[in-house]
Formats: sequence, structure tokens, C-alpha cells
Amino acid sequence: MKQIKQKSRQFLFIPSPHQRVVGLCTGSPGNGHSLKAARAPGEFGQHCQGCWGVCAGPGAGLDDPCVSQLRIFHDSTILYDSVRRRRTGERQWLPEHKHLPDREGRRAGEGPASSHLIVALVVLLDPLLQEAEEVPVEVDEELHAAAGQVAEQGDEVGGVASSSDSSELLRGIHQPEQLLVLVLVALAEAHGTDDVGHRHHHVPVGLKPLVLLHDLQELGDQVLGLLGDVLLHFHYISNGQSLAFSPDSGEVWRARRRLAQSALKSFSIAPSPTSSCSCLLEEHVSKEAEYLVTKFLQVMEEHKSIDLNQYLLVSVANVICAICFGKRYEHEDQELLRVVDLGKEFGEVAGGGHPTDFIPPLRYLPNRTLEAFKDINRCFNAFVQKIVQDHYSTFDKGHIRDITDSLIQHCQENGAGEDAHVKLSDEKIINIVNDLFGAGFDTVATALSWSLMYVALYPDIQKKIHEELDRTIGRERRPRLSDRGTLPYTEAFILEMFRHSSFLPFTIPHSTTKATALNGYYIPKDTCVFINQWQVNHDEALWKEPSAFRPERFLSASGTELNRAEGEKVLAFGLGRRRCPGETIGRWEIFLFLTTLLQQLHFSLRPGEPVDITPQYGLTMKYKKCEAFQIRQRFPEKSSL
Ligand code: HEM
Repeated sequence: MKQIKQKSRQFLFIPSPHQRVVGLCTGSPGNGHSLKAARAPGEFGQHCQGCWGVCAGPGAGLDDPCVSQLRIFHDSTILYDSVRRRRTGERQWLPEHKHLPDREGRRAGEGPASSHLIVALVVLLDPLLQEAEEVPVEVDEELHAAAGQVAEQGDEVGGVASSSDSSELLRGIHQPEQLLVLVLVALAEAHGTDDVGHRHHHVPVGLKPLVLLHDLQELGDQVLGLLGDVLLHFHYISNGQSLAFSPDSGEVWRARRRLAQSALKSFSIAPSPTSSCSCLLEEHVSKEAEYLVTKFLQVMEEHKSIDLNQYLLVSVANVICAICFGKRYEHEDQELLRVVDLGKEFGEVAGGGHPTDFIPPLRYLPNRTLEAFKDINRCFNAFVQKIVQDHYSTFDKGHIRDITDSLIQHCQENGAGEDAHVKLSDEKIINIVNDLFGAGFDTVATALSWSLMYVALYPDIQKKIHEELDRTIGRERRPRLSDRGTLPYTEAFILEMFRHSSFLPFTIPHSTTKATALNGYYIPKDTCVFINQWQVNHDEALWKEPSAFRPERFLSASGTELNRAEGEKVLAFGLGRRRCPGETIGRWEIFLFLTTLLQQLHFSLRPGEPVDITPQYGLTMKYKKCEAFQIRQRFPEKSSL
């Protein structure tokens, strides 16, 4: 068995491309969280992914650090306003957030004093944080004690932190990242007491689940919009025209989403006119998977080891390129490799959060992360727009080649069809392809990357998949999508991969579009809500030994059938009306890539080499670069198709 390095009792910062500290992530979600480990047990709840934002999932009590950090987000707009107003005597600062009174009629600006201090501190420290690098920081007792003092002192200061208060607190702290830990722990500390912030004052503190699974569905269906208007960096995605990252809701969003779904359907699950494959998706994936088999073996032969991820990314990107642009790239193509890299950088920034999201006035200061993020989006848009322009110049309405063509056709027909009454600009229509392309490769490639890591880590599980493939499909033909339903163990393995890795720990940030009450909790309008998928997938009330990797949990007692009800408990594609529209395609791709690779190849890790599978935080979580993979062909000669 390989040694798996695990981090605990650590805080990890999430670096942006410019190494700016933009958020906080607590160790590995899979092995006990540092915040939990670093605190008295039970003090903050047991299940925490530890990212900024609201976490709403069973077991996520309001005393959970996620929720405390949510309050940085939710209250800081108000609190910063309050700090500023006291200084300048002005009243108006930010839009309506502060005007919604809570149930007890309180308005914004009445939050706990400690939060004022924290917000002031964060503002003060921003320049320092710019220079910080990803450094794991041990949070020792001393730092905790200091954090406690910060919280207390904040309350004593009476609401406004002066620079002398801050400099007092800064004494003895040498690293900026230590300081942010201090600030965040302090905030958690402050909220961990019975003073939970004016907005949530009436909410009982305890380990009680905040929202149950079916309620989340209800919440998703009823009130969830997107927080694009608040999360500043979302404005720069697709020139503010993104489907996934824009605040559009209602008819415009619905019409665009329908367009996306119908275009996806037409160019993936529609029959293939030119091959014996059951559909276009099967044709594209089979071709790419077959290419991967050859490529993996060739790289192994030449270098004796391989880092799988780049190859997986390019192959999966090629599938979505085929669907969106009718185009395939070579694995060495520099343009595509740059776009694939952009995807990674995008995930780091978009997933990491940003101080400007917590403290909007920071947007007026020079901001390298934001500039880098704008650049990422500019390059990505330029790549897609060039292809779109080529499509315009060769467009033939009698021969619709791919999703881009079908969207152009929709523009030219002036939005005819089901949503004809909704006026969409050409830009809003065409930019749908950015979303589909952007969302369609990193997610699937990350799922495949985790799958191959798990089979390499658990040889017995890999053996069972191999046996099932040999027994059911044999070696003479390649897997097909129609084999789904005949390979219960393999499908159980995929479900367990989704559950255990929970590589998309949170959904895209949403906000409540109106105040709502859910499960006895009052959630005000404009509250940022994240669905904490990781937590749902690791809830001890839902799963026996959630940290164990065991595909069998998804099989019937006899072990011969998939337990579908159990499978439906896994949360990977979000919930409600903003649920992922690429779910079917994503699941099918993963099944076909994986079965094609595993039918022919055996994956292992170089013996004696430590492998670190601690997830790195981002929009999708990945393990660190691993070059210890070993691949061999399972049977000596490639069987004929
Ligand atoms: C393993 C594969 C995938 C996973 C785990 C995944 C997961 C997700 C999640 C969690 C969301 C956010 C849902 C929410 O905020 O409530 C999402 C949104 C989205 N996904 Fe996926 N996804 C995958 C593959 C795909 C593919 C292949 C496509 C397109 C070809 C796609 C297109 C989208 C789009 C357009 C949205 C935004 C939807 C909206 O805002 O209305 N996804 N996905």
C-alpha cells in the first residue's frame, strides 16, 4: 500500500495566478479538517469544507466555520459600510443589502463589533496579502489564543478599529498569511460565541442541520439566482454574458439555458450519420479514448512514467471542441494547450474567492488578481471568438455543423421557437458556446483523473473492474454507451469516485432572490448560498464510514445490481433549476472513457514513492501533480475492433 501524505492541523491558502492569498481552505476535506482538528472537538461542528461562503447542507450547523466565514461575506458589505459611515458621516454606500431588516426589525450596521475590527484589519492587510505565497501554516495554541483576544478586543473597541488597535494585534505576527488566519479564526471565534451577527441573531446556534437535502431542492427551485452581481470577478467572464456566472434569472436565463440544452442534445446524443456509433458523443469519446490508450503506452515506453492529467484534459477538451466547434486538436497544439491552462487558472481564481467579494470598495484599488483574471477571460474569449468568426464566414444554413452553427442559426432566425417572446441579443446567444466549452472539459477531465488515481491506489478495486469488463464485454470489442446498466461494479465505482472526491465541493455561488424561510431558518434576500456538496457526500448520517473508498456501498446486498436510490444521494451536479445541464453528457463521457481505458490498460503507482492526494482547492479540486503513474497494457496485443 502506498504511503499517502495527508495534511492535518494546517491551513492552506488558495493562491491565485499571482500567488495572492484569496481565501482559506482547511487541509484535506477527506481526512478531518484542520479547523475542526485545531479546535476543541465539537466547538464548530463536525463537517466543514472550510471555504469562504455559506455552506448549506445537512449537518452544516450554523456554528460551522463555513458559516462564520459566510458572515465575512454577508456582513462585511454592511460592516464595511458601517465602519466607513462612522468615519465619513455618509449614509449611502452599497445597494439594498443593508436595507432588509431581519425578523427582529434590525437593520444593517448593527453587527458585532469584532467584525468591524476584522473588516478593518483585512482592509489594512490587503497590500501585505498581495505578496503572500501558498504556505501551510500550523495553527498552534498560541495563535488560537491570539485569535480569541482579537475577537474579545474587537468587542471592547466598540466597533471601529483604529490603526493602533491593529498594530497592537500585529505584534508578534511575522507572516501575512498567519495574519489572515488570525483574522479569519478571530471572526469564527467571534461568531462562535452567542453573538452571531445581527442578520442571523435569531437563528439558533447548534449542530442541527441547516438545510436538508430535499429542502435544498426546494430552495434551488424557488429562489436561487446567481450572485454574479456581487461577486465582482464574475463580471469579467464572457464579457459579463456568461450563462453560468451571470446574475440573469427569470426569462432571459431560462431561454438561454433551454438553448444550451437543446444545442447540447443535438450535437451529442443525436445519432452519428457517419459511423456505427450509437450517437455523436460515443463517436467522439471512443476516438479520443482510443487515442489516449496509444498515447499513454507511448509516453510510458519513452519516459517510464507519466503525468496523466495533461493528456486527459486535451482529450476531453477535444470531445467538447468536436461538439461545440466541429474541430479536433493535436495533443501538442500550443493554442489548445494554452486554453487548457487558462481553464486551470480560471478555476483557481473563480473557486478561490477574493477579498473584493467580501469588501467591495477594494475594487477601486490596484488589483493584480483581478487584472490577471481579466486577462484569463480575455484570452479565453479571444480563442472562442476567433472560432465563432470563422463559423460566421463559412456558415451555411443548410448544413449546421456544430453547436456554434446552431447558435448562429438561432441569431439569424431572430430567436424563433419556444422562447420567441424573449429578446436575446446575438451576443447572449453566441456566448452560450463559451459556457458549454468552458464547463465541459475541466470537470470531466478532473473526474477521470480522480478515477485513475483511485484505481491505482486500490488494486483490488481495479481488479474487480477488470474482471467485470472481461466478463461482460470481453476483449474483442470496445465498450459502448449501451453497456451502461450491464457493469454495476464499474458504475458503483464511478459513483464512489464522485462521492469520495467531491471534487466540485461547492456549487457555483448563488444568492437568494427573495427572503425565504427554510426548515425553520430565515434566509434573507441576497444571501450568498453555496450548496456544500462535499458535506452532503460525507455526512455520517447519510453514509457509513464516509471517509472509506468503497464502491460496494452502491451495490445491492447480493452485489450484482446497482442500488440506484443510494446513487441518487451523491451530490455532484448541483440541485434545483441551476443544476448542471451537462450532467448526462458528463456521466456518459466518464463511463466511456474509463471503460475504454480500463479494458486495455492497468494503472499503478511506482512502488515506494509517496503520493499526495490532498485536494488542492479550486473550482474543481485536484490532487497535486503526480508523475508516479505506471501503465501497462493488459493483454499483449491490441485486439481488433
Ligand atoms: C463530471 C462532469 C460535471 C460536473 C461534476 C458538473 C457539475 C456542475 C455543477 C456542480 C454546476 C453548478 C450547479 C449549481 O450551481 O447549482 C454546473 C453548472 C453548469 N454546468 Fe456542469 N458539470 C459537469 C459537466 C458539464 C458539461 C460536460 C457541461 C457542458 C457541456 C456542463 C455545463 C454546465 C453549465 C452550462 C452550467 C451552468 C448552468 C446554469 O447556470 O444554469 N457541465 N455543473
